[in-house]
Amino acid sequence: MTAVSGAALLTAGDLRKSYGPTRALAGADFSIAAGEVVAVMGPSGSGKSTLLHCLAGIVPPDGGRVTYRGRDLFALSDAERSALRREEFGFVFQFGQLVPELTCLENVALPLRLAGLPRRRAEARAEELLARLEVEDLADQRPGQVSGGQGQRVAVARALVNDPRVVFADEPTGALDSLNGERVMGLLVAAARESGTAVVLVTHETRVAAYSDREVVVRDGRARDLAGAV
Ligand SMILES: Nc1ncnc2c1ncn2[C@@H]1O[C@H](COP(=O)(O)OP(=O)(O)OP(=O)(O)O)[C@@H](O)[C@H]1O
Repeated sequence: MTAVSGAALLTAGDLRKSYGPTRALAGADFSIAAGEVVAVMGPSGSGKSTLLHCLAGIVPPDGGRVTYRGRDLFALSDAERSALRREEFGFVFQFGQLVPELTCLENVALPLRLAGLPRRRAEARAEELLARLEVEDLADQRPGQVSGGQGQRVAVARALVNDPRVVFADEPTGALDSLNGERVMGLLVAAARESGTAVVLVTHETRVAAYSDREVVVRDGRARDLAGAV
């Protein structure tokens, strides 16, 4: 149903995925353009996270195709797909998943260190991102010493540090109160817009979805564009 527009950065067509007898995706289509923020909504168990994991190249679908910048994501080798995820995608999950032994600065610098950047350059860039997310004074703290909202802002900084083309956020504010949730969303969307990053945002909260350009509703493993393409 979803036509693949020429401007699309990432598209999925007729995605199918089952876990044993459970059908998580039953022919889902999806498309996102560069710089676009799309909220993926829908009831619990409808297939939102599975869709996000397929789009991000983490979970292979049983059928259908994910195309990223003209390339079939699952036709790449595992090594190529991992490299692409590391270099071009960023991830934020419900519970920041920061490394507890590292400081906030080291956590944000980690993707750059893994990509081979020298420590000084990686940490200088990480400092910029911490400042953009308004948590620069937490640089030397460890994740266990900061609040949930602060930790999520550090996680957003880490997701953006490698200047990804797409950020995948799965319920990034799900563990926060609404004030902190809005703060994190506002900062995530502002930072993404500034750098032209596309954001795939899974959420069940309409207040969070209000930050998006477009909403897609997943129901029974199928995705439907709420308002048509922008
Ligand atoms: N690894 C897995 N093993 C078995 N079943 C799974 C697995 N992952 C998802 N499922 C099932 O697939 C269906 C879709 O799950 P998914 O997590 O994609 O939904 P969701 O819309 O993100 O749900 P929620 O909003 O509750 O997080 C559900 O019935 C779920 O139980």
